[in-house]
Amino acid sequence: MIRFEQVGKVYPDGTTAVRDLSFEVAEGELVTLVGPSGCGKTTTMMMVNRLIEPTAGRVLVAGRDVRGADPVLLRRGIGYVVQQGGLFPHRTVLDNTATVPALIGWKRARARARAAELLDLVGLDPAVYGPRYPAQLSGGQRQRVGVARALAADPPVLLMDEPFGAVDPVVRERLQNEFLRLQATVRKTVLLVTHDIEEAVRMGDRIAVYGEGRIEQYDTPAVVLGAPATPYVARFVGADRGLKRLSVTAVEPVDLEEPPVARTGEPAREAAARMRAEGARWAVVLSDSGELHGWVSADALAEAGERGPVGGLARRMDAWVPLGSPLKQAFGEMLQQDAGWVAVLDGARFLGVLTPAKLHEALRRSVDADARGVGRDEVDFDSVSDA
Ligand SMILES: Nc1ncnc2c1ncn2[C@@H]1O[C@H](COP(=O)(O)OP(=O)(O)OP(=O)(O)O)[C@@H](O)[C@H]1O
Repeated sequence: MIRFEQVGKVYPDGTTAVRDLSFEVAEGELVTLVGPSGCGKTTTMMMVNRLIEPTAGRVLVAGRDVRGADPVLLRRGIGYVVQQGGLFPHRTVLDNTATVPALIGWKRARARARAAELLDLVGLDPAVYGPRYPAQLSGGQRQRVGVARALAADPPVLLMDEPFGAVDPVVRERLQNEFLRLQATVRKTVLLVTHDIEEAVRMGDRIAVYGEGRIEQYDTPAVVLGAPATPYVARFVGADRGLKRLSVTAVEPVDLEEPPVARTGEPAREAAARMRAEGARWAVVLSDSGELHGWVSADALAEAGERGPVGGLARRMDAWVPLGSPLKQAFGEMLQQDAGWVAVLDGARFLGVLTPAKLHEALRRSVDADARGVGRDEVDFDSVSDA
């Protein structure tokens, strides 16, 4: 969808911003450009919508050299989100969001209806926020409006320059997650510039790690963390990359253990006898259709004696994650709920539990798989066992 072919940019004063860039962003993929200040990320991005022209090579969007395109028409197909949202201060949030549809000649009512729909999509009630001015919003809200505005004309490509840069870390993480959810439905082709490796790892289907004016590695977050291509990349992603891998490795069915199980309708006495025989101190309580109901301890069953079915004695299970969640989320739940394991669900269906030992195995499995995938044997297991 976006293709860089040996692209270089030397500014008129002789500064070489980037050289020999060649990479491709597939349709519907989110690629993060990450690197220290001044390494050429913004220059790279602005060559896509022709705010900057390359001095070597060419940039193709949907197979066409952008130099052959009318810049105005080109930019209509490319949403652009900048830090702080880049909103017009004297226009309401609704009008800001409707800017591009209005520019391309939509009737006012249709443009505004579309803007309201988009505000809703980014989590802002159009009735509440639509009439406000940018100064009457929080930083996070302004950035949401920036995203809504960029998406308003439904462009296939989105360029985002430090879109979550101006907010505190908590809001930032929330905006990142919201955007990922949104991206899962709108599937734009996205280039996102950041200097934050955590953000690059969390957001990117692929990451381009920039050194000075060039890409040092272009690959999936898992491979960049598991097998950095150069010592520079290894330094840049940091010594704690084993920990970072927790964010990019998903919980899979093979990671799960089968704990002792009791059924909601089962008599407490039978469940207690079975757990005693198995030496189990607790059991997961499931409904007949296999949905998670909670958990029960052997002690609670013993105290209840003969009475009642298991269902009434079960406690709620708060430590659970959906299948496919990052290991980091599972680990977070374990810590937050002070639990020795977390349940893993597929929808409402209980699949098994993830224990700390299995979590560690899963982490190793993902490092091994990547090491095989890229034919490297220099994977640093020390950083993994630290996690
Ligand atoms: N108009 C210009 N004229 C001359 N040099 C420029 C110009 N714009 C950018 N540069 C230089 O080009 C290099 C790359 O800049 P660029 O803005 O692409 O980096 P960046 O990685 O986006 O940095 P940051 O994270 O600080 O925004 C820098 O050395 C910068 O000083």
